[in-house]
Amino acid sequence: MEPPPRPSASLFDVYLRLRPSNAVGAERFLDVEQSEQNTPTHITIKPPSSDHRKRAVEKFAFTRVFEEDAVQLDIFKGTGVVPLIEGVLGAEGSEGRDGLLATLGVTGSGKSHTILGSKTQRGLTQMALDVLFQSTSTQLVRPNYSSTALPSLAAADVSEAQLFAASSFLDSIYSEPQTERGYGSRAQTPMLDCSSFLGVPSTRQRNVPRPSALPQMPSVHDVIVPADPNAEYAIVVSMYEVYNDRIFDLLTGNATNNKNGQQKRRALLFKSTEQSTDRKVVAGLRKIVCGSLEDALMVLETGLMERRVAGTGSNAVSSRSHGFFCVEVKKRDRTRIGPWTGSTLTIVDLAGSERARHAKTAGATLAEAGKINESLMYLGQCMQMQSDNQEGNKQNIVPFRQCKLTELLFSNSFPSPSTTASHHHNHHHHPHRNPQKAIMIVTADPVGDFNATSQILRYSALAREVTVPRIPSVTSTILSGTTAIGGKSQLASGRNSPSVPYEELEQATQEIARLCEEVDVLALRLAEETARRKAAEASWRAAEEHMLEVEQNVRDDCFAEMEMRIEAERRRWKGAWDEEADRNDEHLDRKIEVLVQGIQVYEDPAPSESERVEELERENEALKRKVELLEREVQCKSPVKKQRVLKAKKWEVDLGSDSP
Ligand SMILES: Nc1ncnc2c1ncn2[C@@H]1O[C@H](COP(=O)(O)OP(=O)(O)OP(=O)(O)O)[C@@H](O)[C@H]1O
Repeated sequence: MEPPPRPSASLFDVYLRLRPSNAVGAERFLDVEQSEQNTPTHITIKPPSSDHRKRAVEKFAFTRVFEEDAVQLDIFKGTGVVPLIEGVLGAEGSEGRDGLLATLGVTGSGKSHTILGSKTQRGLTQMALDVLFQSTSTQLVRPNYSSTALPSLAAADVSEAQLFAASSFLDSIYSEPQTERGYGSRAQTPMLDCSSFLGVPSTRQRNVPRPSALPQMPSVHDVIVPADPNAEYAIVVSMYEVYNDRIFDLLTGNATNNKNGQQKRRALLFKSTEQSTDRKVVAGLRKIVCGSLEDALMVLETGLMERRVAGTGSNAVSSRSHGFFCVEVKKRDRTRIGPWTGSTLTIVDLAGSERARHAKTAGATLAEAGKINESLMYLGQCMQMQSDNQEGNKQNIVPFRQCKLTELLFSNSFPSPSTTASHHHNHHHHPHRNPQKAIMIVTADPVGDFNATSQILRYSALAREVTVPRIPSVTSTILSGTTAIGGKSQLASGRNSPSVPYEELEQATQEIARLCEEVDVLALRLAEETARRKAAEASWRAAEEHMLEVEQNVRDDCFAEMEMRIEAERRRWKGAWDEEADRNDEHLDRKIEVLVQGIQVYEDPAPSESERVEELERENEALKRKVELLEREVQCKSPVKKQRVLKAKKWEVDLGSDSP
């Protein structure tokens, strides 16, 4: 069955696990209230009696609280890990969805115990792996040296990773030095790197973790998660840690191969790659294709060993880095051998927050926040924001860009508009890409460090309220003291019952107590408001940065588009210009042609001799007639007569000219 879609605002279910305490006779500061099934559980914490400031009692809500007697299997079954795995496997015919499981708590509160187990008990990680392999067993790709699935898996990987079959990887890590030849070369492509292992004999000897020596309990054989019957699966494991805000691969083999201490580690980038434009990935990791639970457990142990060795060394037992264990479940249609799709189950063992050794007096103030790891503080801010969003307040921007940890945990849950835009253009994008609701398990020691624990609870709880504590009346204390010392004081005062000054004293002390309470509550509120303000400022800064980024992108886009248009326009204009010029040239050519044709001079043929004589005779004749007419004109005297004569002459001339 497909898991229900994630409500838009809520990203986490937050569970609280209380660990049994070693401290004998220590005072318990945390109480769990009984709650209805499927409703949040409330806890209250009150400062230990040694705390003289009589601070307010705080109440927190968690999705569910597991008390000290809860065992590993209770946590596995009670925190929704099984549905999370089901979501990662994906329903029949559809892709799986990413899942996140993380633990948060004060150092020593039981995070690693919960997530990774102990020498005798398996943790949630091993149980989750067991269920995954159990569910996919008959449909699982089991890569070996000559596996054909490996190249196709490597080709489908979008994170510039180097893929290895588990057997190749483990051989290279644990085999004797002379057989390590292929391992040192860092090849250009995953496929080449895989092939570099071909022929490496299996002679594991050094520090090999033996799966049989690892805890087998609790068993999860009764946990059945249905797999897609038409799918072929591949399980790919990778591990990295975030230390000092930098990401380091935990499967490089440095810890086991390098006997003289640590090699210089190369930090990896969390970025969008060429093939993954819609979401960020940790680029360049080593990824191990595991064909069995044993393979996966050995790889896990190898990574954990590297985490221990590569750690700061300042605290041998405490996890000083945030450990990420990623199980990618790749899936493809096995009948049509379709393309590989994948979803990832990420399990995070967060670094322990610093024990507030010197915070005995300061109480729940920001000074305490300064004592815990900065990235956890940012994580707390993000969680508070998202739980505020969940409560139906206006949607705040979760400031996840402040550090690598929050970026890794949140950035793919809140895709930026630019990546959302590319989503629409990305053929590989599917609506299932958005992750499932994550599981956060907060671990706490109810008799441990009050200040550090209350800080963590404040950050992580789904909801919180502050109630004013009942402070014992100072007067009653005085009175009881008076009673205790018997008649002495009564004698001294000379009174048997409370008198006026006593009442005044009672009122004054009540007033003082009330004011103290108020001060405490106000101090707490102030701390809370300051934290909120800081978070809001961080969110504002993140939004501003984001805005700048968007603005820059828009500017770049506009500029590029403008350049493109100008270029197109220029080309168009140039074309038109050339065309026009061609046309003009042609026109001109034609005109010249026409002109050249028109300018041809017409010459009459030369007249013959006889024609010339004839013409001259005719001319002569006409001239003679003209002379006659002129003579007659001279002879006419009277103007009237003259006019008549002229008319007659004209008539004669006309007649004469008509005659040949
Ligand atoms: N629920 C539990 N039941 C039994 N033992 C526990 C439990 N929780 C923690 N412990 C034990 O307490 C010790 C410290 O626990 P763990 O190492 O898990 O703490 P942590 O929170 O991971 O600390 P750090 O942040 O320093 O890594 C371990 O020896 C572990 O076995």
